[in-house]
Amino acid sequence: MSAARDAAVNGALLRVTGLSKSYRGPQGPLPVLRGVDLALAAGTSLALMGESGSGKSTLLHLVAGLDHADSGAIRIDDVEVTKLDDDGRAALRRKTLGVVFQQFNLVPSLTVGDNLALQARLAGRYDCDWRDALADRLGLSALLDRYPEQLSGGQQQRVAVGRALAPRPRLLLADEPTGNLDEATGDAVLDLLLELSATAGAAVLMVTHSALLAAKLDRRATLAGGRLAL
Ligand SMILES: Nc1ncnc2c1ncn2[C@@H]1O[C@H](COP(=O)(O)OP(=O)(O)OP(=O)(O)O)[C@@H](O)[C@H]1O
Repeated sequence: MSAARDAAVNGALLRVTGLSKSYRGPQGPLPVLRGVDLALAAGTSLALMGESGSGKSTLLHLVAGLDHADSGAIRIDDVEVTKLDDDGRAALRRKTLGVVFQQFNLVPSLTVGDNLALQARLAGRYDCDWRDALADRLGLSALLDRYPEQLSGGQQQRVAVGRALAPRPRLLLADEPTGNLDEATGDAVLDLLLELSATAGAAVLMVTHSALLAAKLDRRATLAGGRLAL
């Protein structure tokens, strides 16, 4: 590794080294990740691409601490995610990470306003002005008293983006966040996701199948054969 690249990796917000993961299949272990290395600097964005089944969601889930790796390391700031227990991982997700999935995962019994505030309240970082700014930029200010079922898909995903960014996470993990939306709506939601992540100072790691959407991020990397090519 060159000195410049070494320095960049050491200064990274997210550092993944030698990450491996197999699932148990009927014919024995199914290796999905075979030594993945990845570094992401604070405030930058990376699109994670690769064929269906190449392990993109698996990698994102491991970074989010939602599943356990077989070997390798994941560091976010100076926290070694792979060494945390379940409580530690939950605390990391609350304090440091924002997550947006293809399914909007809003709480149906809470209004848009309360959904927007939920993660920030759980993180102990609720900021009324920032929530209002997010609602305004996401075009949700007139919808704060509605419930998720009263919103369109695009509106629901904008709530999910605002909810994830309300605590000002260091790292936003997004798994095909616009996969459920039509092209024009998805494009607009992604533009907002990137703009507001930059405003919040959040780095973005996003899974997408779309080269057009991936082109909007700072860098692209492709998973193939269990390894990541940058
Ligand atoms: N819980 C599980 N148990 C067993 N196998 C799994 C499990 N989760 C994923 N897999 C398998 O691991 C491989 C990688 O799955 P993953 O969902 O990470 O791929 P992906 O690149 O995100 O795919 P897609 O683009 O289709 O969403 C696939 O072959 C999948 O069938």
